[in-house]
Amino acid sequence: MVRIEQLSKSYGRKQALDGVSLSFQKGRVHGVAGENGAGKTTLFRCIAGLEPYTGTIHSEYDSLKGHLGFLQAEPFFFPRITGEEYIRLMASARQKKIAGLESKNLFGLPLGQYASSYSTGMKKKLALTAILLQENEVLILDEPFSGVDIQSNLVIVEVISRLRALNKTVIISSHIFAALSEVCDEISLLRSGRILQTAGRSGFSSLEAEMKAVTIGSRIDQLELK
Ligand SMILES: Nc1ncnc2c1ncn2[C@@H]1O[C@H](COP(=O)(O)OP(=O)(O)OP(=O)(O)O)[C@@H](O)[C@H]1O
Repeated sequence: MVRIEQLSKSYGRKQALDGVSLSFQKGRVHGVAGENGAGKTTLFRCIAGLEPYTGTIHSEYDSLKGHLGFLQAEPFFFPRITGEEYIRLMASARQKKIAGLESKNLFGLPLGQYASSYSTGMKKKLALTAILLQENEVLILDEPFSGVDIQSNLVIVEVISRLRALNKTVIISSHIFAALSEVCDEISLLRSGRILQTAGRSGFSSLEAEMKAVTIGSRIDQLELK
């Protein structure tokens, strides 16, 4: 379980997060939705310990960082490190040795090649494979479906469902509401650094309708598409 209280974060004068309080439970998948610039990645970076912030983040672990896997929306890899070396490096950070990596190559990646030479989608699949093999208790997946092919997206949906069954805490963002509603137990809507509301499964359709009404409004009609 991870509980954040009154989390705020500014970049200079820009207030990216403003008093965010949320709770993420074990065995549940919690979605975070919000328009570009709403603060999703900032929220994730704060939880992952990559940004200073004000407010508190509680968890049952002495060091949340040591139990948390963060799939960044655009993973970066240093040059001259192969896919296999990256996976083994990430595993060793958790004092783990991986036996039979071939059979654990979930997406069939060319692990002998430099990760920096992978395509965007391959990089994301490599980063995801590495954090799965770390056997983290808390997983933050920032846009796991974007840039990844349809087949791999099916795999990722199944992986998320297995993580839930393994009682992991999963936090996920996506720009596609249908992707979130398929895998999440609850979805929080973030706007301008604030949580507007959190809905459980039964509230997803009204949450989507509200987002549509607020976001689209009469803008499309005014465009007078012909
Ligand atoms: N390093 C930074 N320096 C200055 N401002 C930043 C920085 N990172 C994010 N911001 C600002 O903080 C706000 C929140 O950005 P963030 O990346 O968290 O949004 P997001 O919801 O993840 O957006 P997107 O859906 O486009 O990925 C934005 O106004 C952004 O411009």
